[in-house]
Amino acid sequence: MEKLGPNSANSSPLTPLIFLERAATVSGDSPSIVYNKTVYTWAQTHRRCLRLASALSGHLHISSGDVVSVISQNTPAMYEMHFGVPMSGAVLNTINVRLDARTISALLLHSSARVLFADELFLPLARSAVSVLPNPPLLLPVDEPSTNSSTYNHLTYEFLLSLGDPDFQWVRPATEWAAVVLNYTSGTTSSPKGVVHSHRSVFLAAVNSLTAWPLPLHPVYLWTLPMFHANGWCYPWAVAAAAGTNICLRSFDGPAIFDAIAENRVTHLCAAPVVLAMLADTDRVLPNQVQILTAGSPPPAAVLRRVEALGFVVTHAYGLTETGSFAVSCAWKGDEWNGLPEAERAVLKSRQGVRTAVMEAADVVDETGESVARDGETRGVVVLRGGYLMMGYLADGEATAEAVKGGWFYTGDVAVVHPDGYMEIKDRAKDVIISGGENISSVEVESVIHGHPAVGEVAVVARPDERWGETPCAFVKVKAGVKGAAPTEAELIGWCRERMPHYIVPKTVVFLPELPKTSTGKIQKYILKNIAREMGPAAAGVAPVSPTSRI
Ligand SMILES: Nc1ncnc2c1ncn2[C@@H]1O[C@H](COP(=O)(O)OP(=O)(O)OP(=O)(O)O)[C@@H](O)[C@H]1O
Repeated sequence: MEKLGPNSANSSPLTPLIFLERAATVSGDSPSIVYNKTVYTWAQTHRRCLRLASALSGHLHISSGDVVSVISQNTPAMYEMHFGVPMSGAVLNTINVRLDARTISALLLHSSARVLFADELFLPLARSAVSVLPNPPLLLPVDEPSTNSSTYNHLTYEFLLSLGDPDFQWVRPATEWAAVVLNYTSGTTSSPKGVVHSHRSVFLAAVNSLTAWPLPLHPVYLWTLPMFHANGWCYPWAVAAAAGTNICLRSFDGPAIFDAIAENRVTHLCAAPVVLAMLADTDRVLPNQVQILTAGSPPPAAVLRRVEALGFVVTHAYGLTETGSFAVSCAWKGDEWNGLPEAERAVLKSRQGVRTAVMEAADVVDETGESVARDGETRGVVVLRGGYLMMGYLADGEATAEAVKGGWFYTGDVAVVHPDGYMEIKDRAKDVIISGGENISSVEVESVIHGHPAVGEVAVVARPDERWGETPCAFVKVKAGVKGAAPTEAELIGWCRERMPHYIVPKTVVFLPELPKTSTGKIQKYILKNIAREMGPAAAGVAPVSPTSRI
């Protein structure tokens, strides 16, 4: 048997691009994308992607390894680029539309992008970003399709497509380790890092996205998660593999999501917890059952409970830009857990869970690298190992070496493992509050405050403290439409004192009309930390009870 192994038939490079042609063959006449009044079929999407790949290589002379960037919301063109750009051999780099021109310039410079596609809404931003670059990428506006090709009087996305060959022989990767996407992290804790994934890792991540939150054949998938964020957790490719329908929206709020569900009979959607909070705040009736996958930040149990009460079925998962798809999920033990009271089910579901079937290993380790005790209390760092982890950070060997060591990828997230083997994230290492020498989990404090009926959003960060070094400071957005007087600082502190050890009770509560967020709805705690720091040290007079006298 030792003579057997890879051969010319069994070792073609893994790539997610092969899903498209199959969808066009199997479901050529079925809708691939619905966007306002525009509907494409899989046969049309296939041809448009081949045209894009052909025009990029034939007309713009893009070759393997070149970076092609795009700044756009969830439009058909954005979806097509997930296939068409790498089918030319290029590396797709999606850029967050909420970044400012200076940051976009820095990313374009860092990635050496050759082309920048900019949706017409973001053209002024893109122009200003490229204007300061010594070797700017070619800037191409992404316009809406037109039936009259004479309207294309300058090089635009649609004009470029009209030049391309729909029978183009797309550029297959020479190796599955060839780069396919470059994604910058959210910049929640520091400057964004350029994460590079290979065809192999995205193929595996897409298979993971298909199986760990099972997508049946022909799902109707609503895009609320931006594709520019970690390629929408690899769902552009996964939905093609399932020959589903992509419902594209540029922007939305709670009622708009309900409208889109009703109009299109949506079956699946991915959403950050902040979107769940939006849904929980509406008083609409769900017309049909919808599966939601939530990840990106810890979903408070109170929000999970409210959303499930509306009829949504929520799966909770955990991942990073570095994993493409999610790596860990709260695999639901139906028979065992379905009969539990609603509140208990929500608490179980707010745990991040166990590795998915495609991720090889996930653990929580202490500073010596040993697994922490499975006691639900001992904290350590989440580490991951598996085929869909990134290749590394672009041009940042130091950060890559810091993150990947000893056979593990170090996530920087702090967690415990419960006796049943399910992990629960307590914080990001950078967000842990150290008060009087004790570590306080900001996530734990947030989940209690979230239970208050008037609280819409909350984030807890460290505020310098004269006596304890740091104490928790809560930033709260009051829920829209709350009846009666808004809660006061004293009321929320009292709420916490009844429900948590006194030393972790926030000493300060600040009410804000909005909490600062990244484009994916993550609260930017570093901004709040700066505000808390500028507030100066909390006075020693009203010190919380010391950790040694917990209640
Ligand atoms: N289900 C979840 N529960 C708790 N935290 C989560 C969950 N899913 C993701 N996260 C958080 O999101 C992080 C990954 O986010 P992402 O890759 O978008 O970049 P970022 O870490 O927010 O940005 P940066 O690394 O630039 O600060 C994880 O490390 C974790 O802290």
